[in-house]
Amino acid sequence: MPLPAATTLPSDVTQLRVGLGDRSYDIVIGPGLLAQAGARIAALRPGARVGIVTDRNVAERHLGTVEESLRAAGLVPTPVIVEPGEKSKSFAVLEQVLDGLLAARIERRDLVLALGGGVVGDLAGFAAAALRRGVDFVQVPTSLLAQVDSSVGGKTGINSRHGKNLIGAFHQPILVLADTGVLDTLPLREFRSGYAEVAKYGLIDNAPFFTWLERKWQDVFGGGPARIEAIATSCASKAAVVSRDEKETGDRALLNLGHTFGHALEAGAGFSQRLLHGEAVAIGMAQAFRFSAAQGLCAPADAERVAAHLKAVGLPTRIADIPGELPDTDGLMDLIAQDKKVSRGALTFILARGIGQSFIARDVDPAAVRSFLEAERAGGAHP
Ligand SMILES: NC(=O)c1ccc[n+]([C@@H]2O[C@H](COP(=O)([O-])OP(=O)(O)OC[C@H]3O[C@@H](n4cnc5c(N)ncnc54)[C@H](O)[C@@H]3O)[C@@H](O)[C@H]2O)c1
Ligand SMILES: O=C(O)C(=O)C[C@@H](O)[C@H](O)[C@H](O)COP(=O)(O)O
Ligand SMILES: [Zn+2]
Repeated sequence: MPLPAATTLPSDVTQLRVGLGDRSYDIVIGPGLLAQAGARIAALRPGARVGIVTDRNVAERHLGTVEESLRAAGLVPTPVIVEPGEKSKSFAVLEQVLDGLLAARIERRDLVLALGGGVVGDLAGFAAAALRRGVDFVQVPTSLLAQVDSSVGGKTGINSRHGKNLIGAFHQPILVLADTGVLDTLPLREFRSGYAEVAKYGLIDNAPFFTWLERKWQDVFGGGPARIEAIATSCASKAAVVSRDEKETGDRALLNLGHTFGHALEAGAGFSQRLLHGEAVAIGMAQAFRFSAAQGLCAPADAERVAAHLKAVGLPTRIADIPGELPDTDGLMDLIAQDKKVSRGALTFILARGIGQSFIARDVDPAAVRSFLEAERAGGAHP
């Protein structure tokens, strides 16, 4: 896919643009950006009040720098702090966030700033979409996952007892500031989880990037230029797809590789610390490749190569890697039936003809999915 040209500015900062007409916005990537947040945001909304939605872990480490930077630029910050973790993508916490933003008198010309991982980004973005029928928001992603995926593209929302991300809105940010320095405080398990979404871009349509990751993943984990390159390549891929297909009427669905199985497993594990989103996506991608191989669509060797790389970085690749109980196969099929790609009851999966050759498969036979899941649960007769 053609990628937007990345501009590398003198100070190690890479800038990309998500082209969406008068709702276009910049993604700025590099170290030290938290301290520049005030100046960069004030250039867009001088004097604004800024409701900073963040979680307790991120607040302890990084909120002070952001507040100081906003105040120095003449902005007026008010923090709204939620508990860390997927369970915060709920009606109860959404209500708490909206109350906090209203109490801070965030008005239509003001801003919501999401400071945190994908949970905070999805929650704060949805709150911004609903508050006073829509206020602007800025994404300041602090996890690898949020920097490479969730902060870009405007999907916002919360979970339901019926499944993952089932309530939400498309609401694009006006700016994304990805400070790569803050990843130094991210726990390793969370970094790995985000890495699954990085590998996803290679598996979708960029085989050379996947090969590069196979060689360079240790450098990406270690920090430095390889990490920034991986983040910028991921954002460029996502920006290109979102610019073409903002509301997922076509090929944006490719970004859902691994998510049909993955979301069902996440919901099945109760949106808990037993299974992080990126871990679920890693299992889901390995399954999408194994299912493709079982259907004769892709070479079993490609499915093995995908699983081998994910395992090498320490990610799970099988249902058996998830600790604790899960719903039975019928239960998982019920969760899959709530996937947002389902149309008039027909299942859609992202399958693959090989690494970097993913495609949208509509009307996938539920009986084939069911027997595949049975085999997977029994230990897997597949590669
Ligand atoms: N909207 C989208 O397009 C999109 C894309 C991918 C994923 N998502 C969503 O993103 C969520 C997962 O995001 P996530 O993996 O960032 O999880 P998360 O938001 O729960 O963050 C991971 C953990 O790391 C902590 N943390 C974050 N940044 C930190 C830092 N710099 N230092 C120390 N701790 C830090 C958080 O407090 C949390 O405990 C899921 O809900 C998923 O559905 C959305
Ligand atoms: O941005 C997208 O489009 C994606 O599918 C990115 C996914 O990584 C992300 O997890 C997204 O939230 C899933 O979307 P959903 O529509 O399946 O809930
Ligand atoms: Zn995802």
